[in-house]
Amino acid sequence: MAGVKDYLNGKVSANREQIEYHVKEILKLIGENVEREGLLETPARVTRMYEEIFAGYDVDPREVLGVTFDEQHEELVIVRDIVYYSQCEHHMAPFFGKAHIGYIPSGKIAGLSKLARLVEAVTRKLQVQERITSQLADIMNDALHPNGVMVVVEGEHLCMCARGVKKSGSKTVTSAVRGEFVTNAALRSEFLSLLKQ
Ligand SMILES: Nc1nc2c(ncn2[C@@H]2O[C@H](COP(=O)(O)OP(=O)(O)OP(=O)(O)O)[C@@H](O)[C@H]2O)c(=O)[nH]1
Ligand SMILES: [Zn+2]
Repeated sequence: MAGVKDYLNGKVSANREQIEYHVKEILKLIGENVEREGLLETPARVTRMYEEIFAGYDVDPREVLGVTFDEQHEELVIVRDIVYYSQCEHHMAPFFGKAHIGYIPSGKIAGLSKLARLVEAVTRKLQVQERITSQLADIMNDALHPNGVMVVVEGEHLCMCARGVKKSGSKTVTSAVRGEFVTNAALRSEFLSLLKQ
């Protein structure tokens, strides 16, 4: 998986000074003393954190699946339990969980790590869970032209636990299907049962 060095020179890095300045201003506005020792480095730390959690702005997720292999395997392939961390676009609060991607190739397969990289590319930005789910399905569909794609994403949203309705432990599950999965209920069930193993 990408290391922090991969995030340098991205959009956050290019705007580092400005971001640090505005983080400091927010600290002042919430009533903090920005001169106290514990906070001196905080604007710079927050900016470095943004380089990681917003690294997706610097990646074209479609390019992630640029390398594929010709292979006549036309059975279900699933990469499950791909852990992701994203930020909800309504509150800029983290949400996180696991993404599961399944597809039935039609002459082309993707490197397995590329599916995990694809999840990184679409989640490391401000998002909603539904859009993550449909983007994963659409990008897989466009890049591999498979017989079918199914994506399930599970997420726990801090904006629902730490604030607002305060329902910790609730999970949101979203799914998207393309191709054969749309019409074939048995295939959807096979995918879901393989997620439970
Ligand atoms: N559909 C969807 N909603 C999300 C996601 N992340 C956060 N939200 C919701 O975005 C909504 C924003 O609603 P608003 O009424 O504008 O904001 P709010 O007053 O802070 O809402 P509460 O969270 O209910 O206090 C909330 O219901 C959140 O739960 C997501 O990934 N998908
Ligand atoms: Zn939210």
